[in-house]
Amino acid sequence: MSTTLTNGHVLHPDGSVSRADVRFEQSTGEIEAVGQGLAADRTLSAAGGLVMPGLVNAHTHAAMTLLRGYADDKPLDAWLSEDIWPAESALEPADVRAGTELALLEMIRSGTTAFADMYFHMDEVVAAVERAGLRARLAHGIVTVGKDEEAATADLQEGIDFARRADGEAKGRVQTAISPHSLTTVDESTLREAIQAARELGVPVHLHANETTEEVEPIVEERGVRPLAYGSELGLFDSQDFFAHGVHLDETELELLADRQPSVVHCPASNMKLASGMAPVEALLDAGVPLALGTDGAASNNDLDMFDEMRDAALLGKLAADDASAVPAEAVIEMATAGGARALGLPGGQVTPGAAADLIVVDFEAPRMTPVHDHVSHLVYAAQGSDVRHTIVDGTVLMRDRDVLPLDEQAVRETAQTRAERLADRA
Ligand SMILES: N[C@@H](CCSC[C@H]1O[C@@H](n2cnc3c(=O)[nH]cnc32)[C@H](O)[C@@H]1O)C(=O)O
Ligand SMILES: [Zn+2]
Repeated sequence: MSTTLTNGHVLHPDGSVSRADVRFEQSTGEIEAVGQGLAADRTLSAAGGLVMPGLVNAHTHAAMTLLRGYADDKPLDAWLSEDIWPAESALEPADVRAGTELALLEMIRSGTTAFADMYFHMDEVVAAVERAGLRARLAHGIVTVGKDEEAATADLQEGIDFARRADGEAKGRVQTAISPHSLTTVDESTLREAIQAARELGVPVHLHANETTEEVEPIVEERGVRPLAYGSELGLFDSQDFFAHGVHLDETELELLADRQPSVVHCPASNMKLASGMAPVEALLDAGVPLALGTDGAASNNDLDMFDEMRDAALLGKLAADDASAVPAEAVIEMATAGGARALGLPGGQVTPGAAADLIVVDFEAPRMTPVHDHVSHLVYAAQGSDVRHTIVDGTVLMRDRDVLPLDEQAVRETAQTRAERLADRA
């Protein structure tokens, strides 16, 4: 069945906006045509709105929605070791299912069509993605610090087994990655084995790197090299790999990234909330490093709204560069759409015939969005997730006129609330 999004404006791959219809086909999951007066089996109104690529949340821990507001106002190391890791050790598979469904509901509502997740009990995440209809690059997060050898080996093995068994699930909408948590929370030999497994399976490596100075300094002290040089020696940072943060980078690391071309996933809200620092986004753009955008988990953000994230990226980027012209709106939209699809190695990110029909329609009718001088400006500086009217993934409508079709919204919220309360009691 074909559907035409009618009477709206369209954001084109070159960043220009014009009035046009967009026709997509459910059976192929592709955009068929972009133009005037397109006929189709059915129509969906985009009047007063803008058709654009769905947003890509390139780094999150979806089920951490259950820990939203559980522990705030602490730096990364204390937040993880005193609050988050103890709570996570009490997580049950059904908690991950409930937290992930809540996350997917929030994503569909706020226009995110694809995401990368690193967490545990990942089969629950696959099941949630299958049901909700999004696209995802999923991995079991591997940690060895604080574990005996047997537990560390088991965690590595689960990372590898999951990457093998889940790749291609949900009619190909789920693909996998290998996720050593970071260069300091995973020991060297486990890192080597994880990277080798990723190469054998042909999946990317997704990790955290250079997030805080507390994480950079021990590597420099122990090994005499910067973290990214250490990772590179181990075989990391191929062009299909991606890592979150990249807050603390020196000149040699910028060069390494420009040369090797992995994607860096900027997470501005998490970096501000945990006071991790300001990523040199303008310098990364100037160096031609592929960039994407992520919310990180909901416990360090505290929402999964990629419109918020775009605004934060632009504003923090200007502050970091001490230059109001740095990190302009067009660059941020590119990071949140095509850049995210590139980072995750998933289809989508462009409104053009033959591309995946991963589309959203954003309303421009709110007082906050009036008048419209420039659609691109509003997307970054004025819009919110609640301005999204329709969400489409792989040619299937997941939200029509703000009605989320694959999930029972009230049931998802109630289950998440109950599960979160019980988790907090156990932790
Ligand atoms: N199998 C691992 C789980 C790793 S999942 C990924 C982890 O990243 C954690 N996390 C969330 N946000 C951040 C961040 O900003 N930096 C580093 N870790 C984070 C998250 O809480 C989760 O524990 C284990 O046994 O501990
Ligand atoms: Zn993270």
